[in-house]
Amino acid sequence: MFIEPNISGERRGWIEVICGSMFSGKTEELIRRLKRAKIANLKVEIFKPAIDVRYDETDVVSHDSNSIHSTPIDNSQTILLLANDVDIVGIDEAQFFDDEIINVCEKLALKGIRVIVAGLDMDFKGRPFGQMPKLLAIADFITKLHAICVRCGHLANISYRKSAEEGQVLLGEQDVYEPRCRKCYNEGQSRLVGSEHN
Ligand SMILES: Nc1ncnc2c1ncn2[C@@H]1O[C@H](COP(=O)(O)OP(=O)(O)O)[C@@H](O)[C@H]1O
Ligand SMILES: Cc1cn([C@H]2C[C@H](O)[C@@H](COP(=O)(O)O)O2)c(=O)[nH]c1=O
Ligand SMILES: [Zn+2]
Repeated sequence: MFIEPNISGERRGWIEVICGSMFSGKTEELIRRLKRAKIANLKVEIFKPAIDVRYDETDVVSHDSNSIHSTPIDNSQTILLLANDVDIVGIDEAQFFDDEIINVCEKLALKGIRVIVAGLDMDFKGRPFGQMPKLLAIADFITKLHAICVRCGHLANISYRKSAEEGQVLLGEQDVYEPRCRKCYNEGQSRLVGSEHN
């Protein structure tokens, strides 16, 4: 699928987006693609939002402890300054980036760079998260991954928040979130609504 097209010597870039719920394997898939590119001697730069220091200050780390070195940044435009002379740019936790991430990805792709973005498509309420809907719209290739529902074992498409915290951004792991299928998610939500009326 991701073969470098090289028609008449002209390098073309493109945008790949990997999305899904928490624990669906987005970071593992991002790391897998980037490590393969490194094996092919391609120059790779990886960025993550500076707020995401869950496992490591700098590295991108999956829930299964796979990791790759990255640069934490506060502002998506920084990517344009730091991604000089690279073949591939990887971006993790894209849902946390500012609105400019769209233009940044477009500019990189226009420069001939392969851009691989991973992020949550939905927040804990099932709302589209940050700039992810727009990234999915401009993507050339989309991969939607699923975790396993911790309640019933079916495919999970959403991250259920176990705490009563209402803010959209709340960093956490299994302590705060569990991946659930649509049915188990809805049962959990109904229980919450029910308890509000009691
Ligand atoms: N319920 C679950 N379903 C699938 N994988 C899970 C689950 N709970 C823990 N994991 C672990 O999470 C890993 C995926 O981690 P990661 O790539 O960091 O996911 P994401 O970036 O989508 O949150 C899996 O390989 C597995 O080891
Ligand atoms: C659903 C949801 C998640 N978050 C946070 C929780 C984690 O710190 C990250 C997602 O990490 P992952 O690599 O996809 O496992 O996002 C949040 O802030 N708000 C939410 O609604
Ligand atoms: Zn379920």
